[in-house]
Amino acid sequence: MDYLTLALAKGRTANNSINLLEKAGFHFDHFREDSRKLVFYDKDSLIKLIFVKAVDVPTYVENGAADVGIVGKDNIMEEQPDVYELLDLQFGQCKFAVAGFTGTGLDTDRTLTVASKYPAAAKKHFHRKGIPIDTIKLNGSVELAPVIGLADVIVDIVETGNTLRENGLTVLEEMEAISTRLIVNKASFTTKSDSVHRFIDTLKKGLE
Ligand SMILES: Nc1ncnc2c1ncn2[C@@H]1O[C@H](COP(=O)(O)OP(=O)(O)OP(=O)(O)O)[C@@H](O)[C@H]1O
Ligand SMILES: O=P(O)(O)OC[C@H]1O[C@H](OP(=O)(O)OP(=O)(O)O)[C@H](O)[C@@H]1O
Repeated sequence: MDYLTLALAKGRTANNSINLLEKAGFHFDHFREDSRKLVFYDKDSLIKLIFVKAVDVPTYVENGAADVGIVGKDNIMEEQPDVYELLDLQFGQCKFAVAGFTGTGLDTDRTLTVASKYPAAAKKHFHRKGIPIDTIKLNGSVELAPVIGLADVIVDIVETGNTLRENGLTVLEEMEAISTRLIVNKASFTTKSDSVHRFIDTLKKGLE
């Protein structure tokens, strides 16, 4: 039988993902957290694990380079991949929010400038509200944008709120709840149906 390829987001949620996989009973040969290796195998369960940047997981899964993926809802909302989203893995919990200086009006006649790592999600949110915006794509330290005068507001992830507070900013509007999800390539869902379902059922045991 073929291996099922699992694309797993590197970074902040990687430890939780690995813990969940191990709790579910998967064991990857030679896996070490500090390793620079990017591919690991569970030869008993026939899972090939590839570590990729979080933002790239939807691309790997949509194109079938990976059959399944573990990634944050933030990246799914931004990339809008044509995949099935089948499980909420209950970690990496945070929120998408519009943030800025207290009192910044969102319902204004002028076009707001919104800085974000997630410009597509930001556009979609403001479009739904009928508010025109310009977006500026940043790749990190987004909270700097209003402070330095690059943007009126930001759309970003908020967990504890510490980053906002320490930069004198506040949540102006909460958006969606974010957590880590399991996504599945649409073709693999059919052509590798047995392996995909076995993987999902085993993963669910790790969630119990
Ligand atoms: N403060 C946070 N609290 C909880 N979950 C978070 C937080 N920040 C990010 N996440 C979740 O963890 C995922 C990975 O975050 P991480 O910061 O490692 O990735 P990244 O944005 O690709 O990082 P970088 O670009 O700095 O490498 C995010 O996609 C999101 O789902
Ligand atoms: O509400 P908090 O608990 O402070 O968490 C929110 C922060 O976490 C993320 O940043 P990250 O640590 O990924 O750094 P980044 O600036 O490189 O995106 C996010 O972009 C916020 O800046």
